[in-house]
Amino acid sequence: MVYTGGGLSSKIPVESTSSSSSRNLGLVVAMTQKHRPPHVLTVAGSDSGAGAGIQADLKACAALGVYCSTVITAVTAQNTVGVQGVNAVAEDFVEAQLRSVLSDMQVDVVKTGMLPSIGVVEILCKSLKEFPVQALVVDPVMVSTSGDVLADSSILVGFRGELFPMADIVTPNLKEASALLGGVELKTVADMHFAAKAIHDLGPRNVLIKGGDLPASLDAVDVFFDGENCYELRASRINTRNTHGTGCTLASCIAAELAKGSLMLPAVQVAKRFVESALDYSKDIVIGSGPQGPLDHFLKLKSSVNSSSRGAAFNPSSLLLYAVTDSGMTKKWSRSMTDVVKAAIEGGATIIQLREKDVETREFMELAKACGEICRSRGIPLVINDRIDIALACGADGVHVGQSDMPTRVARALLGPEKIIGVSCKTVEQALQAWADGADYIGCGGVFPTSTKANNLTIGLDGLKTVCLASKLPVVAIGGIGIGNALSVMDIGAPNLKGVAVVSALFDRECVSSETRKLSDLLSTAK
Ligand SMILES: Cc1ncc(COP(=O)(O)OP(=O)(O)O)c(N)n1
Ligand SMILES: Cc1ncsc1CCOP(=O)(O)O
Ligand SMILES: [Mg+2]
Repeated sequence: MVYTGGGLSSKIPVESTSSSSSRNLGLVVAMTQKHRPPHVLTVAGSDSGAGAGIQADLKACAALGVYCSTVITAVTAQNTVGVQGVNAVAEDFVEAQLRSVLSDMQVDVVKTGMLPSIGVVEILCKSLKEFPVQALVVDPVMVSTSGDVLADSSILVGFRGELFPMADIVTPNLKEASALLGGVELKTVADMHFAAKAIHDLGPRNVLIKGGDLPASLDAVDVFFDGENCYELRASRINTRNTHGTGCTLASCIAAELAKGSLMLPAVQVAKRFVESALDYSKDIVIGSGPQGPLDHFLKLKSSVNSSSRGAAFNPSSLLLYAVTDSGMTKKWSRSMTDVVKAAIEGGATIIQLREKDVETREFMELAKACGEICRSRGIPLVINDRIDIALACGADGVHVGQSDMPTRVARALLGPEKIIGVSCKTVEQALQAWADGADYIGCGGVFPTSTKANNLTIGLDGLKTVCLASKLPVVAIGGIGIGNALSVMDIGAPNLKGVAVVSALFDRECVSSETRKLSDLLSTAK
């Protein structure tokens, strides 16, 4: 046993690592090999109000299905009003906790939050050298959201000198980034680009500057720099008092995704989307009487409770046979929109888009509602072309917008984090922008010439492949596609090409359901 002195920890006995029973080791190893979950170790402070700190980290990791162990660096007395007290855990006891976890458990990723002193930073760096992990996520916590100081200023020396060079990513907010750079003013997105690059020079492999405190704008903008490229990552700004713990949650989500094997940029994207969804779900909860309430991490549980009003998360495999309606064709064959939607689904369409260019708003809304019921009852997502207002009014699953329609990030701000947004793209630049702006998929084309959309530039299979290979989002090909060429499209050799979007080959035909069935059968043979 090891007994430590000082502070809250003084009476807690700790099992010494050297006393691990070698008798049990074989059993433990066998068990961990069979069922070892991804594992994040958080090294952070406790928040008695459970909005931030260790408590937020535990909840975020649990929500993302990742095991989370904890090294507590400080105990804070804290609530929605502010921080009433801080009791730093004795440094040798922080070291003991680190040793206990790292020497025994196979930790994939270490995430740091409140590190109250330079001594703790030094101990952490020493421990990580002794017990290396796959990735280190550093949230350089210095001041709480209520403005209370959580680390003394000497910590900056420890961050710059030792911890940052070991970090895979650091995630400062604007105030922290400013402190790390000697007090430089950061007020604009351009300043954030500068700060990301300057902090990258301190040694971390990636930097995410969180712009939540930028003067009010429609979007919450973060800037991510990986040493080569700077990306602006946008999310809709959610109007709520319940933002306490978002920084800890974001960093823990990044760590959790890395522990699952994700690359850095996708991990950051997933983390941002998680925080945005959690804020949205938590915006009206009332916990405490102070100015900053906690967010609720277990939105998944809530979304299953509310599943009648919210669709399931977007699944890219639903792009396989994407049926796009056309009011001209529907009229030409004297059919109703609801009948063609039913027929397409019966034939195997996996997603429906209502693309109705010449229907009055009132009629479009009624038809969209009726088609929504048909799609919902059959488990098929319904997307509305161009019209965000119609999508909102009829409770559709999402929208599809083109380059001259509502900008993607405005659509995202209006629709919230969970609706599907597809964006038409012909170029790599457009595809990367769609991803950065929060789209879920891109529609790429026209691949072949078509008379369905006038004056539409054709990009061919080569253009499609170029965009697919660069896109970070799943892709559906569109334009002149039908039974005769669908397999040549699917065979271009791009894993993120998930399907074909088709208008005339389904809806300008004698029998919509049998044409859809033929194409569906053909696509099921694609590699
Ligand atoms: C899946 C899919 N991809 C592309 C488009 C084209 O959208 P857009 O460029 O906005 O042109 P219109 O369809 O509005 O004429 C699409 N609708 N669906
Ligand atoms: C909407 C659209 N966007 C690019 S091509 C196109 C039309 C596709 O129609 P079709 O499948 O009849 O060629
Ligand atoms: Mg459009």
